[in-house]
Amino acid sequence: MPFEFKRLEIPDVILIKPKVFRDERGFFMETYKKLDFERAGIKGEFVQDNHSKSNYGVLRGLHFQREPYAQAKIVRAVRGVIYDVAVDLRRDSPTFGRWVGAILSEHNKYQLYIPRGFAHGFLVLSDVAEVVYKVDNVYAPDYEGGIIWNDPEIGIDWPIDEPTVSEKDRKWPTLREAIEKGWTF
Ligand SMILES: Cc1cn([C@H]2C[C@H](O)[C@@H](COP(=O)(O)OP(=O)(O)O[C@H]3O[C@@H](C)C(=O)[C@@H](O)[C@H]3O)O2)c(=O)[nH]c1=O
Repeated sequence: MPFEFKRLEIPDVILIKPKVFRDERGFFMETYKKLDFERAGIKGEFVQDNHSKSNYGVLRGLHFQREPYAQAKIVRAVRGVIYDVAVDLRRDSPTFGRWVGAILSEHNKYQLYIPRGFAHGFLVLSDVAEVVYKVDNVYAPDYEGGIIWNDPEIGIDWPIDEPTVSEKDRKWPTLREAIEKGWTF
């Protein structure tokens, strides 16, 4: 099997470690294989690929799309190093409101699978990072949602205290405020 799949503390979030073939030319690896991923529990049909570049200290998140445009994501860093985080927003989940994080880098080549029903964000720990991710539903700006990155009740242990956050991302509510507004995830 060209991949190792490791379920994290929130077991529906899966860390994917590829088999990397190195030789004098460089390396080769498979990054996605529908059948192997499905056997590991990653069942979506991935219909869109995204690529972003960010500088050191940039934090993007915490984002999700509301139903019927919820998205599962498979995230990797093709350049640089990021701390990638998933927050469980599934109201009926025993881990509702909890988070998990993993370092994804051009060096470890790990990917993180984040199911639908989660908020996602990442923080750049290298000078520059380029992040590539597959999503299993199309972009739907009218269905965008977010939770503030430093929600004290979620308590994500971000490795940088004062990240650079977009104006839009500074305005998201806390999870508690989002629930009070009647948001569904
Ligand atoms: C996400 C997205 C954005 N865009 C456009 C909208 C906007 O003009 C520009 C930048 O969008 P944003 O500021 O939302 O980009 P960004 O902050 O990078 O948003 C992303 O953050 C990470 C953490 C995720 O999990 C993604 O799902 C997505 O929400 O790109 C698309 O055309 N398609 C897309 O799928």
